[in-house]
Amino acid sequence: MAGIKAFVDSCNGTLDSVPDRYMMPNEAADVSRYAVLPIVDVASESFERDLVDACSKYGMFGCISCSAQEPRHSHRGCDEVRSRFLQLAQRGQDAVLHRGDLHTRPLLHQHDAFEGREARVARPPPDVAQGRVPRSAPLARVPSQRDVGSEYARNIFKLGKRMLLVMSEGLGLRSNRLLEAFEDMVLLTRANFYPACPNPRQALGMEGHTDSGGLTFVLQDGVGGLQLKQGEDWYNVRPLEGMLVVNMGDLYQKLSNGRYKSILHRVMVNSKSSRLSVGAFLGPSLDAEISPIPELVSQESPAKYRSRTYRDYMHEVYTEHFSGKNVYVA
Ligand SMILES: O=C(O)CCC(=O)C(=O)O
Ligand SMILES: [Fe+2]
Repeated sequence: MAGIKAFVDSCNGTLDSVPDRYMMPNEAADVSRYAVLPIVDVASESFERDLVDACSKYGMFGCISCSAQEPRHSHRGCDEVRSRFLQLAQRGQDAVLHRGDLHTRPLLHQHDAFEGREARVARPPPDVAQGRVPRSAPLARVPSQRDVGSEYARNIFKLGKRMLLVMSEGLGLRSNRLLEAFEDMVLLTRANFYPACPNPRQALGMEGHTDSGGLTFVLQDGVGGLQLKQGEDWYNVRPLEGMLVVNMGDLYQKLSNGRYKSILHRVMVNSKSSRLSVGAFLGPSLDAEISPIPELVSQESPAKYRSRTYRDYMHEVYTEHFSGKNVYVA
């Protein structure tokens, strides 16, 4: 099935209403509040403290790098990945992974997604296991030159691993505990292309959801549309040049027995311009067993989540429960 971009292109500018299958009425299309997003600077002295704070209290934060020597070090490769994905989007529908198919839902989100090749890292190398942090842990399978955004993927891997060491300590665990929790970590990049929409009140770029995996790094253009939910209200996430939006998936909420929070977010479309975002999802392999880390479970703090494989969890999310918050206290 051709995607939404191919469909919009085929209308040659005559599309003046939302087709039925994309119709997702939303009452709050014109939210004008902006979220106060915590900013974590990877080059700052307070990086560790700020990161743990953001993971425990917010579940989403802006990530920047203000190092004088190496500005935007961890964001290197962003421009490349953005333009490569845009070329893919322009070229047509053969790379389109259709959200409607993915979630086996009758209604379609108003965006197309393009997936980059998975990159993988095996168990942490011995020096990490012994508590020493290597400058850069080797990747078990480095994405090839042809892969979309390979430099970007490598940078995100490094950044993600550095964050996991800090996040472990933030839970009072050994620094390598979260990295050790899985045999394998997998990074999947996915670009989302959201065409301009004739009536933004009748469609959603992406429905409200929490990410199922570990850490998500979102690179977005200047258009905006990402929103997060705090309490009962939705807030816009302001797109800032050089800032990655990082959000916690359900995985670390479960592993941390609820101390780190995943966050509900969605994407609005607008009538003026299309939008491109690239998500890099750092998560476990499908066979990984997901359950609260035993050290964090006690009589005072019993396990809030039942154990199951990541495959089973994803199956539940995509088939039965894909609506709203998908963390179950079960
Ligand atoms: O497009 C965005 O800004 C967010 C995309 C997203 O939430 C996702 O791919 O899970
Ligand atoms: Fe998401």
